[in-house]
Amino acid sequence: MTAALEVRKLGVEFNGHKALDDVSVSVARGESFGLVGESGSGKSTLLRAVAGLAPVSAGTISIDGRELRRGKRNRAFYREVQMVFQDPYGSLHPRQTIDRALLEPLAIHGFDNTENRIVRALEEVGLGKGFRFRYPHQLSGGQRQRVAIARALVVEPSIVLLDEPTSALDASVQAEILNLLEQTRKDRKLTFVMVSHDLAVVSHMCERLAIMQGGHVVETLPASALADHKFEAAYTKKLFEASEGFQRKVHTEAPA
Ligand SMILES: Nc1ncnc2c1ncn2[C@@H]1O[C@H](COP(=O)(O)OP(=O)(O)OP(=O)(O)O)[C@@H](O)[C@H]1O
Repeated sequence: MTAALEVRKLGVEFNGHKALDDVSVSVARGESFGLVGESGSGKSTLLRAVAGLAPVSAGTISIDGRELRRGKRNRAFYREVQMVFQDPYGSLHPRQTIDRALLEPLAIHGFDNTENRIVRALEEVGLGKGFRFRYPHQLSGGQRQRVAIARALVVEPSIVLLDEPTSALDASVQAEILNLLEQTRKDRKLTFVMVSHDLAVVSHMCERLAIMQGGHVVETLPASALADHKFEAAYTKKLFEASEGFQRKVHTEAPA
């Protein structure tokens, strides 16, 4: 079957520094795929390269079997592929109401019936009509991230690229947003590619993951393999043990 996203032998260079080198990943339609690895390993760069926001120096990227040309993406691409970033405040214009923020992508892509679509989009992410004419600064971090998700989903994409979508939120809100994402993925049969430095989040949300280090994919494995300790790369073992150790520490040190 044709992959929803196929990255082959991808290279990205910033002033001679190889941020990605010979990276290949294949994500099936409807799959939830995670990218994990230490800071600077190239996770965000890979997502940004797919979105046309990083300088690709080698390799190819295909969506549904269609190879993308290097450089800026066209409108049709953004109809199909949307992105949700870590900082929802940064991705929402401070002087635009939520209504405007949702109307803009609908207008760009020529959708009709915008009024209904905006109300439905807000409902889908658990925000009522009352939020429609508020400004971003009148929302909490979690509510802003709900708007960012609504903004991505309102144009009915089939692939959503998520760059640390919950790492700016506190733990309880983080869980709510992850549940919302999981629900929308199921309801809309979306394909997710999610970056996180948090192995627990990725193995909970994703069916398969790629472990990245120093601009390379060191291993691709099903999330279940992590729970069963079935990894091959020494680096994956190290990452897993560090994450387990961290969780144990948090558990034992947390106040009763
Ligand atoms: N715009 C840029 N200009 C120059 N170098 C960059 C740029 N973006 C990323 N890099 C470099 O590319 C490498 C990979 O960065 P990237 O942000 O993809 O890592 P990451 O795995 O997402 O890290 P983190 O978890 O800290 O976000 C790093 O060495 C980084 O310094």
